[in-house]
Amino acid sequence: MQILVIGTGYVGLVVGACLAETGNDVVCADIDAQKIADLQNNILPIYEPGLEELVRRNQEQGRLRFSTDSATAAATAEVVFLAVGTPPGEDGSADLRHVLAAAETVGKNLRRETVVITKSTVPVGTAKKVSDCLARHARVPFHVCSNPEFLKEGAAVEDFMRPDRVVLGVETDFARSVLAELYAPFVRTGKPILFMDIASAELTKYAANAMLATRISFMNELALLCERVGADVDNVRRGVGSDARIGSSFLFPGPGYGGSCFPKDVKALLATAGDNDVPLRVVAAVHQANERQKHVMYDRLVAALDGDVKGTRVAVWGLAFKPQTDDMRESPALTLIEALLAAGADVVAHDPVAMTHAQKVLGDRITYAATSYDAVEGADALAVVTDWNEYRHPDFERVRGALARPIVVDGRNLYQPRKMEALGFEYHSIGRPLGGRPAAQTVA
Ligand SMILES: NC(=O)c1ccc[n+]([C@@H]2O[C@H](COP(=O)([O-])OP(=O)(O)OC[C@H]3O[C@@H](n4cnc5c(N)ncnc54)[C@H](O)[C@@H]3O)[C@@H](O)[C@H]2O)c1
Ligand SMILES: O=c1ccn([C@@H]2O[C@H](COP(=O)(O)OP(=O)(O)O[C@H]3O[C@H](CO)[C@@H](O)[C@H](O)[C@H]3O)[C@@H](O)[C@H]2O)c(=O)[nH]1
Repeated sequence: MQILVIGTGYVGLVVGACLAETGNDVVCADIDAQKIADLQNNILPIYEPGLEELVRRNQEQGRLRFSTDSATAAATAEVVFLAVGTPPGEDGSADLRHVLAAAETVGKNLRRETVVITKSTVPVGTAKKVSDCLARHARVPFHVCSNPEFLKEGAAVEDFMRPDRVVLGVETDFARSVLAELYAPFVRTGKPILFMDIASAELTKYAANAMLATRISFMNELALLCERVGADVDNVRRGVGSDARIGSSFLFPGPGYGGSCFPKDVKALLATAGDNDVPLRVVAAVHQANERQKHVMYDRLVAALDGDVKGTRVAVWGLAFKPQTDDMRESPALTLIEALLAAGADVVAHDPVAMTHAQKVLGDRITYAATSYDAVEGADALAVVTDWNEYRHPDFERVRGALARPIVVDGRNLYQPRKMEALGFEYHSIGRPLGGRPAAQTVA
């Protein structure tokens, strides 16, 4: 099939590359000329495992092209994906400016019957707005559909190639048969394609993210309670997660959820709820709990450093919002680092892949260490923010020897409290009191 993907970011690039991999003829378009020029030379704007090989192979074999000219590609496309950003507006609602700008370009240039898909995460009612926009300009039939994307960064290619399900909001048989054919290679193991009405498809995306964020906020709050009552959140997590009705994923407490999706989508869902006078009290609490959780590591560091971090040097392991990505959007590391800098601490950070992106946000206000061991040299405390594999089994003797004070605040519960204590560390984690002592933290 002839496919146009508009917006070549995390989602658009993965969608385009994976659809080319299954034999389609794909154009990935973007308004960012530098990004397109780089991609034409197989230079990727993001780190995503497996994506570079996919882009290179499909580009070399002529199935994948990159262009700034979505207008020309729209004229020949049978399927158009709108995969541009939907950042939060001032009130938290999704800003549809980019989606509607892309829709206008498509509408003005369609020359054949085309299926136009909102791939971006968009509030209920957006397909109607896209349809109205197309109708104002198009002179050929078109079919607007909603096809929310559920990939996770760091596992994006794998998630797109082997989805748990494909959600398709369609209203015409034409669109249904085109999309069933397009997605058939990705559901060969029997995973479902869920056809539904468009409003339900649009809402499903927000419901899924809000549900996952709820699990995380629930466990983060429970972790604080564990500390007060002398329970271990790891045991509680395993205990509840092994109930098949609950399941074990997305129950890991941490420094608060981040990334470009959960924080934004929870707020956008609340905005939709507000617009429709349906209070989503649970979802509102999920957001509030997360805002608070993002300060837990800072509070813990302050307490461990005798109540004041001014003049101290803090090593931070992990800058990206999760492992296997260089995405810094809404990373809990940023909240921690900003708080430390505001309180007069020096920060020396390490991340296996995100330091270039981090530098664009934090500039030279912090020091970037070439290795994780360089970061801890002479530091008064180590804060572990991202659960990269390489931080899971460090040479603890070397870390302790390098630190000026052997304080470790572990926001991801990577290490065993008793082992850390035996190694001579003052160790704080999330929801796991040490030897019966309450963790050094304050609960607001
Ligand atoms: N990042 C994820 O993991 C993820 C997963 C599922 C869904 N989503 C959703 O997908 C959408 C895209 O997210 P992303 O992370 O890929 O964003 P992104 O910011 O990485 O990429 C968006 C791209 O769209 C381009 N763009 C903006 N306006 C354009 C226009 N008129 N024409 C052509 N290109 C244009 C931008 O230059 C940018 O390169 C969002 O709605 C997001 O919520 C993201
Ligand atoms: O048990 C857990 C699981 C995750 N997280 C945090 O939650 C955030 C989001 O993680 P994850 O969901 O793995 O990454 P994303 O790439 O943001 O993916 C989410 O957001 C995407 C964009 O909408 C969706 O497509 C995905 O299905 C959804 O998982 C990160 O800060 C994680 O550290 C936890 O704190 N505990």
